[in-house]
Amino acid sequence: MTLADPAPPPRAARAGWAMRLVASRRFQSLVAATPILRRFARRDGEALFDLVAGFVHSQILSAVVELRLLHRLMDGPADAATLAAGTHVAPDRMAQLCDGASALGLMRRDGATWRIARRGAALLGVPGLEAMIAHHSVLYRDLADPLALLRGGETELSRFWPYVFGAGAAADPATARRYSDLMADSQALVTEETLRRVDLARAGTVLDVGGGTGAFLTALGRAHPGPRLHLFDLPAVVPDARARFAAAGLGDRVTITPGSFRDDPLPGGADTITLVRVLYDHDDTTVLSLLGAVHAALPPGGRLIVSEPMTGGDRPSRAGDAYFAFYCMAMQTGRARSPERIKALMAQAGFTRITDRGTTRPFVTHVLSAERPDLST
Ligand SMILES: C[S@@+](CC[C@H](N)C(=O)[O-])C[C@H]1O[C@@H](n2cnc3c(N)ncnc32)[C@H](O)[C@@H]1O
Repeated sequence: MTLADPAPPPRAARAGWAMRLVASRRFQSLVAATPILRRFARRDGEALFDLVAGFVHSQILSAVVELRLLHRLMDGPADAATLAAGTHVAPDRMAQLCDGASALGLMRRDGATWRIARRGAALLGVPGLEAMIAHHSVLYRDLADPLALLRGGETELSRFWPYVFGAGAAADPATARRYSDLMADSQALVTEETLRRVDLARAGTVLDVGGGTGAFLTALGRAHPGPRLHLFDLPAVVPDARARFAAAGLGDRVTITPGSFRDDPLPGGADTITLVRVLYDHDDTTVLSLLGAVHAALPPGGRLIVSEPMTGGDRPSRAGDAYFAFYCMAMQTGRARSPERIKALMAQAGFTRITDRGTTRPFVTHVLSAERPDLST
């Protein structure tokens, strides 16, 4: 849509009377002039403006991260000239950037200087968040034409993560490493949330399929001394896992099997199999065949744990439906799914006792568990 091509009027006939009222300009003016209603109208107006301006907010965030301003403010307050030094940004523009970041709660203006704010400090404390924000430049370009994205045009993000097209495309170790590092950095919170929701302390052997360079198994091994650990991922990905396990002193508890779940059988011997941030990269056909392979690899009574960000299903959520779903759309190979949808796929693959373990941080992950039925009992 362009300015020369104005939007058609809202389809009032299809909306309920209350929505028709809210969409009316006269009603909005009336509300703005009425003392108590004015507060609600203002809150709605601000929320609407945040939607309108969201893309500017994320670019301010991107500039702040790229220039490492929050790190510099952790050393103490600084003025615009100090922050601008060496950045090729003029001090008055730096002041504007810092004011923008202050409005977003990342910094606080204090006269002619800026200091770190609680939200800015929290951002630095989230492992992998800065790397995630930096790589969003790719998704941002794909979203510049949202209709092209929705219509299925080629995306830059799908070329950024070529491994998802299949094991053959993941042969380049440099690409695999760039991707795996980003995943491993952001794994800490996912692991924390997952281990809070399922008790793996008494597992015999945990096989982590698509386990990347072993960040989840390393955290699991540190948290619980009992389980033996088994990693399965693509041949280009697993080499870095050995060093991670060795550094954590877990070398003698770990087995590593390189392979592709598209082409190779999953190794047997595990009583628990985890799929952490794996399903959303793949279409339903691949997911069903993977869940079938997991079912076949587990003994009767064996457990499947799925942990990944999910959509809200009938109640769409900001993290699931207005972020991860679009991220997956730009990846082009998979899709973010609701817990109900994943549970249905698990049931189709033969699992029972399918349980939603929930989440406290839906923007990090959501956990489900299921069992291969033990037909002898
Ligand atoms: C989104 S990453 C998640 C990595 C890790 N589980 C985590 O949460 O950090 C998906 C993982 O699945 C692996 N993967 C993708 N296709 C695969 C395949 N066909 N066989 C085995 N692993 C695969 C990728 O190499 C990658 O490590």
